[in-house]
Amino acid sequence: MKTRDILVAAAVFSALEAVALNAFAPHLRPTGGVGRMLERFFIANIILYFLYAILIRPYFVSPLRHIPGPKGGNLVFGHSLDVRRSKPPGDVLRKWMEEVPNDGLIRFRDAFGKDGIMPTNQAMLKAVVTDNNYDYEKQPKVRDILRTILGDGLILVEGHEHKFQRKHLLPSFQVSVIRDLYPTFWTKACEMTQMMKEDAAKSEVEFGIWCTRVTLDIIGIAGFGRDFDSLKNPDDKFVQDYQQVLEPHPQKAAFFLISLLTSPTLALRIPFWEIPKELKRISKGLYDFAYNLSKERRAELNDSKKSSDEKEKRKDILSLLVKSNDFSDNDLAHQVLTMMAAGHETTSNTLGWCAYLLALNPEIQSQLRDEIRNELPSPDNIATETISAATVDSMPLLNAVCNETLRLYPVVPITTRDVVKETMLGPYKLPVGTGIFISPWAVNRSTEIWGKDAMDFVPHRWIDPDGRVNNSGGVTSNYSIMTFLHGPRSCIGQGFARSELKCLVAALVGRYDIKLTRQEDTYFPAGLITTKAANGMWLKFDEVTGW
Ligand code: HEM
Repeated sequence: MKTRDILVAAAVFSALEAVALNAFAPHLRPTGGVGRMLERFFIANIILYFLYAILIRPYFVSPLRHIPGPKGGNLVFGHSLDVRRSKPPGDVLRKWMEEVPNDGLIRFRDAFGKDGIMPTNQAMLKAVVTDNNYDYEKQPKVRDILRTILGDGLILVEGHEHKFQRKHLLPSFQVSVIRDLYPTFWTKACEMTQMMKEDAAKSEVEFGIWCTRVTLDIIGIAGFGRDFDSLKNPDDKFVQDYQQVLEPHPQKAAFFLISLLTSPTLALRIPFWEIPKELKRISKGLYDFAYNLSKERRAELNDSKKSSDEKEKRKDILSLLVKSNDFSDNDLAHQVLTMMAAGHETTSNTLGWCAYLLALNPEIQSQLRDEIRNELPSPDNIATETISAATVDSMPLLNAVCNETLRLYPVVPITTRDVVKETMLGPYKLPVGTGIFISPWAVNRSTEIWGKDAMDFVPHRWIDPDGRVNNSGGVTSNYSIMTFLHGPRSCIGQGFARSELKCLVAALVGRYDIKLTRQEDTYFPAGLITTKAANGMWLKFDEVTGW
């Protein structure tokens, strides 16, 4: 039940109880008038509701109480603290998947007695994310918090608005559009490897910074036709603000938690705290930037002085959206914000994990380097030679390494939904308000699905015995890998991200030998919505000449 509904119900019951008391037992009326009486009933009703929600409903009333789940849990917060404090995020859910015998669903107690359901097999995952997708929505509070940075674009809208936006955005992500972007991905990847040469002399480098810069530049060009040039201008205010807002920090986690427990509007008004102030400032700056960019692009594409050839050349996502005439400048600004946030930090962190996994597996790294050097031109020849999608997509080990990284390190380790319309999931009727936890981290690492080596880096599972690329990883169902989800709310940028990642890994590994510089257990993911290396991605890069 929503907080507002609880308060309204408690108020209505208080009024009815007051009327009943007045009518049937006036001698029991407390002194202090009607106000005092209502106040007492109201507090008593709230307490009774919480006692019911925490002590009775989950154990004796919930229609989902027979679904197997983990033992223990806090009386008030249920298992929610375990889930939210899990290190790495999603790992507690993975352990439950391994340890709790189940038929495709696991139930646990979320905070204040709310049911939390985790689908664990392909049929249940498919039912949630594909078949009955619109019976589930992201929690309004989570959406409100994210809206500050992501805008009101595709990720956060629901229902009809989502269907409309998705339909009109899809053409910008079709295969032919992505294929044309490979040279852009490659150019920026080569620029990064060139710029890193100075760093290669250092004993270790925080590679995450390079990943963020290169992916920000790529989404700038491919997404909006604007080169942020953050590889060359890392001190740019816009670039710095963006990096700052996405950087995990305990105070930001606290802000997120307070927003969830109260409301984001309230949390943003907390006085004497820098975090809400900074968030508001950055969010306004980002919106202004996105709005002006959208307006300028529309003006440019409507400018009769510009030749149709010039307009035709503009193939970035924003220009395609302007040309479609389906969005106002304000709508476009929200889509720009969404694409910018969803479209760079995710790929950036995946690139970091790929470098880490290759550093851990030097033999595979060296085989991959051979494949890259055999198939692709050196980044030093960028002025004269580029690459093609056909070549990159047919390189077995490159594709396998990227697929295996995406399996082991899904940068969205958990995503949650609430049931908004009573719906069937397997044999169970889920009441409105039931929480759903989909965990790409848990599914992608499940030994039941992936076998005994589920937790190991085994790129060869993505290569067929005849040496060709396969995109199944040797398992039978799409729902065995949930990195980009599936269905109507799957990642629209999946093709973009995969292609970008391959180009970046190719240029990087072709040019550098990558080594770990710290204890293996210091590298682990952390973060609230998307994850990145908790202590930074510290690596050593040695230039490998002769390419
Ligand atoms: C490795 C990189 C990426 C990963 C792992 C990833 C993962 C995901 C996941 C799991 C979702 C679903 C989130 C949810 O519903 O809770 C999602 C949605 C989305 N992603 Fe990605 N993403 C990546 C890259 C990108 C890129 C490059 C773009 C854009 C250029 C993008 C744009 C979006 C958008 C717009 C949505 C919302 C789709 C919808 O709700 O219809 N993502 N992504």
